Amino acid sequence: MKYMVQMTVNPPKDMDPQEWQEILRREKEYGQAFMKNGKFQHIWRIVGEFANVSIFDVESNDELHTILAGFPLFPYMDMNVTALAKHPSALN
Ligand SMILES: O=C(O)CC1=CCC(=O)O1
Repeated sequence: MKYMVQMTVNPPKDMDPQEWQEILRREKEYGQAFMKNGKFQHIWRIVGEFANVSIFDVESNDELHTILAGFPLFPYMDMNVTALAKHPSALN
């Protein structure tokens, strides 16, 4: 099952900058583990925003929720999830 997820990051105003950098480091490591196993297929920066559009390929709503909730930035992001279906004009 494929999903498009838009994530918008809302950095806390009062966090120690080093702590924030450590969260960003862990975010990258966590996300790349799911990129390597094929569940996190694309991530694109939205130009001009601290936000991304991502494509996930997972088994269920529950699996997607578990992955999203595990992002270190989860407490600092707004997420919008859209389920995707095959388009009849798609070549593959
Ligand atoms: O868009 C960002 O920088 C936040 C983010 C979510 C998943 C990821 O890898 O980065």
